[in-house]
Amino acid sequence: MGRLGTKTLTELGLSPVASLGSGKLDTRVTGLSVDSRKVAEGHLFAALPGTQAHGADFVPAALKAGAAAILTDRLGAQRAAEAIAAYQPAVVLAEDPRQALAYTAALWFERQPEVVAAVTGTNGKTSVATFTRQIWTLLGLEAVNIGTTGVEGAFETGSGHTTPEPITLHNILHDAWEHGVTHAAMEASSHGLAQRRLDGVRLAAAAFTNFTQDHLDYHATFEEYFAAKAGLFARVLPEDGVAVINIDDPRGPEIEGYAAERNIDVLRVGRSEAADLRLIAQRFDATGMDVRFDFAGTPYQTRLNLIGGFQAENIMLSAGLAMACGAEPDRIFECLHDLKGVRGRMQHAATRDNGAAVFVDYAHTPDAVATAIKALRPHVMGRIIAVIGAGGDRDRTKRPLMGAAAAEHADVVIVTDDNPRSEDPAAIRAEILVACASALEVGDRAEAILRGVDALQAGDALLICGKGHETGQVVGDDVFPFDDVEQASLAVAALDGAI
Ligand SMILES: CC(=O)N[C@H]1[C@@H](OP(=O)(O)OP(=O)(O)OC[C@H]2O[C@@H](n3ccc(=O)[nH]c3=O)[C@H](O)[C@@H]2O)O[C@H](CO)[C@@H](O)[C@@H]1O[C@H](C)C(=O)N[C@@H](C)C(=O)N[C@H](CCC(=O)O)C(=O)O
Ligand SMILES: Nc1ncnc2c1ncn2[C@@H]1O[C@H](COP(=O)(O)OP(=O)(O)OP(=O)(O)O)[C@@H](O)[C@H]1O
Ligand SMILES: N[C@H](CCC[C@H](N)C(=O)O)C(=O)O
Ligand SMILES: [Mg+2]
Repeated sequence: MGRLGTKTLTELGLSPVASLGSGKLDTRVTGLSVDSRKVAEGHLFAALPGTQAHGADFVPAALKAGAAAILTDRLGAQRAAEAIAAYQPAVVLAEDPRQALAYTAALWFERQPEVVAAVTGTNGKTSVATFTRQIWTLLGLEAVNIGTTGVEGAFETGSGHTTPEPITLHNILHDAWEHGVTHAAMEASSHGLAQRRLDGVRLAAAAFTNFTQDHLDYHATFEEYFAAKAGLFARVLPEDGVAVINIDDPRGPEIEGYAAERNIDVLRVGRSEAADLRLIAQRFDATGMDVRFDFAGTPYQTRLNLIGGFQAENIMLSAGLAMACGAEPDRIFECLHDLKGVRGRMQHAATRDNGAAVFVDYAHTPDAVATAIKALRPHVMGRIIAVIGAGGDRDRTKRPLMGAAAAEHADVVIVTDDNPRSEDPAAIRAEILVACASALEVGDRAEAILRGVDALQAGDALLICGKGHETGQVVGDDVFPFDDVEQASLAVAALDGAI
């Protein structure tokens, strides 16, 4: 962070409290940290209230490491009073220190790509962000997508989180800008919105995909989870931005209401008559689909080499976002047939000698499991075999619902492990199996995939759900290399005699 020089608190939009610590307005800081273990000499340490602790408990460690200023809330200042009195740093108090940190990080890093769009919703964020980036790239623009799969496009790096915390996020946006990136599409996770991680980003547009159950381990209620997502439109998107909303989702009109309250322009997308960009028809075959849609009274038809009807919904939202950010509709529509599938989302992984295909998908919520299996159905004449599992240390209530979704929509279900983390894998599988008793239980994921591939007859398809682009299986504190696409290819090769 040193390469950005130093800045005074005033330059960072912060005013220290005169009666606390040094009270010095012109305190210069050399960088920002949210974790005491990363504080360097002269840093501003943001001591944030957390789920496990209050960052204030680490103020003594941060000051010992050389922090020159502390950003916290009233409670934090009280908890750290002794260390503040001893070290006399500048102390900035904020009612919402996470939001203050987001604004400060934006001022610290100064630059971001000229056009940034954000996508929220339970499912489809990575897909919409990636398709939007692909559209921009096909239009000749320097573009990236930022989210679960890292930073991809004209500038590439890891991101760690779906929505990185503000210091990392603004660092990425600055570096992307420095590499000449003018357009960025980012994911706004509910954690990210609840923790104000993207409040400092200047958005040109924001999209809403859909809303169903997930993350009830973090959000106290379903409504709290929705309120976090709605914050993108009720708070983060500026009034001159454009909201691009999937109007088919039952919560779409509510999101539109939040935008309307702030006089934000809305572009409605969906199959409903009310949509501005309207999906009219889809025709499926083994390798993709033809889609027909309408914009401003003109019908368009194009080929999408993608599996799954919902991909067309995601692509319509992406086209809407690109439009909302200023691209010419006709030019956007012309490039749709060149869009490539998103890694680990209905990705074709392998084909058996008998023609049966294997797909890898990131479905890890009840809705996504149902959607993914149903979406595969029109492309497949035979049976659908689904491999599912649920993550440990995550929303437990979704497990039986995922089992029920698989049992209802697939012909054969195999229940296996998906990142058990600190939990007992067999106990997780049991919670899924409650709702799909006739499923086959195979704990070892490689073996589950092998068994699924082995069961494939001509015309069947195997859908491996849950890990998508992931490259590891998290067991306890260990991460074992594991890639569903690779395992599918190995299984096909082993069974069909290629190796
Ligand atoms: C549950 C969650 O979102 N936690 C985030 C939250 O941490 P927390 O409130 O639990 O922190 P805490 O452990 O109580 O500690 C309080 C504060 O003390 C600080 N601390 C802690 C220990 C120490 O030695 N020194 C120190 O300074 C912490 O940095 C924190 O600021 O605030 C931290 C700092 O802003 C985040 O790094 C942290 O993200 C953690 C790493 C995380 O794993 N988050 C995941 C669940 C997440 O954000 N996922 C979403 C969604 C993914 C999806 O859609 O599926 C994502 O956007 O990636
Ligand atoms: N529009 C959609 N409607 C319903 N399900 C979808 C939709 N788009 C994607 N999915 C399902 O959700 C899974 C995850 O898709 P994607 O990664 O794009 O979503 P995400 O919102 O980024 O997820 P995460 O929050 O885990 O990062 C896909 O593999 C697919 O099964
Ligand atoms: N980013 C999400 C998706 C995880 C997908 C699944 N593979 C799991 O481990 O539950 C999470 O951490 O909840
Ligand atoms: Mg994602």
